[in-house]
Amino acid sequence: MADTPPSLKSWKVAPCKQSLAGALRVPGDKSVSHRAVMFASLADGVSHIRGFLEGEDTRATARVMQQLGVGIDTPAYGERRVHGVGLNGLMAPNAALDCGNSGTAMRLLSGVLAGQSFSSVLVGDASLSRRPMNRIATPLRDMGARISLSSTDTAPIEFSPAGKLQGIRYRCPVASAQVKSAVLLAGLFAEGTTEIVEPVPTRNYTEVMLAEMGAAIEYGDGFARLQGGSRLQAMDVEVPADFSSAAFAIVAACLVPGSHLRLTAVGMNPRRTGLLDVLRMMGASIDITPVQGRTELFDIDVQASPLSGVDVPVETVPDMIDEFPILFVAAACATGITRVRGAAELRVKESDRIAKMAEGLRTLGVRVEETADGADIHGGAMHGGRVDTDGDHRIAMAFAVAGLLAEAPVRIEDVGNVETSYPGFVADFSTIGANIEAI
Ligand SMILES: O=C(O)C1=C[C@@H](OP(=O)(O)O)[C@@H](O)[C@H](O)C1
Ligand SMILES: C=C(OP(=O)(O)O)C(=O)O
Repeated sequence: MADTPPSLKSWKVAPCKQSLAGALRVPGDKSVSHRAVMFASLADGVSHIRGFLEGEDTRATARVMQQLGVGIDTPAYGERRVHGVGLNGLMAPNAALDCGNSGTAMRLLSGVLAGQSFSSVLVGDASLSRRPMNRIATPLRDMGARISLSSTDTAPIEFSPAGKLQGIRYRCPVASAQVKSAVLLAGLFAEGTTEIVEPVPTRNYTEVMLAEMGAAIEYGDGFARLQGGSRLQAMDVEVPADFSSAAFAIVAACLVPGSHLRLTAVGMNPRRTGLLDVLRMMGASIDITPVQGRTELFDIDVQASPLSGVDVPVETVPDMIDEFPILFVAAACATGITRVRGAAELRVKESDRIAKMAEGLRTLGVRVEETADGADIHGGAMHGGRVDTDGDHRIAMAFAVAGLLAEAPVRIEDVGNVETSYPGFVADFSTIGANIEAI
């Protein structure tokens, strides 16, 4: 029998009758996995990646690099050996390049393809084909790239050969690590210096990894400057566990009475961990311990405790941009009102995350008032019900946690895309004591 199409997969989540307990190592960091396989492809020499996220998003990036002529082996699950072709070694693809559901893949690859002497086309699924791409096309065109988008400024993105790109100084209007990374990657293929200034600092994996691979790059909070033509050296990468995946179990352990959970070997880039600050403001009990001998990895211990609503500081929003669906669930289970503002970017993710969370929580009996750039979430009891995810992985996982706290079972529709970022989510949750049934 054929597999159930992802759009038809659903979960039934039973209210949690016992506390959650144990230790979890969640899968590899998605942001790091995308970049590791992409940058290693452009490097001189062979790079070995361990802890690679075996998710649909990061596999799409690896597949695209293979279509561009890069040899990538899979010695074991979660490992890749990448035979870098050097800065000027990519080859013209003979078909469209499919980024699936991944905004990171599409926007970062755009930076690479803008600087090539061959034509190419990036395509994506229905969700990705609705997301704004003018945010990368504008600066890349300013550098001299020839790019055409659909009439709604969305994918497919077509790249035509242009002359040599020119470095620019770009003041980015949105706080987006994807836009910053696209411009920097194009800068590798440009003449002169490419400089980017951000409205608010965002995750800096691109800067850190390019520097580690030998690129001539300077960076600090909210700015980066790269010398065109910088060659990259192959590098071995150990991908940490993904904080954004860990976030679901962290919030579940805060909320299910009596729980104590440890999330191990998690990457803690300070531009990713805003959720911890907000949960602590709400009264969460969370301890962080460095992993011995691995300064960049941390174990996170969470103990259940009552939470109170807060005003999420606007300056924290970019540091927790992917964690709002699960924060909305924490807010629904807290006493009082949690206010989110300055988060309009949530409306252009895999789904309109403000609208989908508000809709689903209301279905479960929670009072939510939407604003253009956020919401007021009123804590209170949740009853059971049936919620839709619009195919958004983080909405699906957030409502799985809500289901543990609801008074009756919660059915979650269209959960197949959880495979994009967190393969093994259901199995991980069952090892800590949750009951999520795939139906
Ligand atoms: O650079 C990255 O790896 C990412 C950046 C963020 O997107 P934006 O740059 O659109 O904020 C984030 O939402 C996404 O999950 C991953
Ligand atoms: C927004 C996300 O990813 P992307 O932009 O890569 O699709 C996410 O994983 O929540």
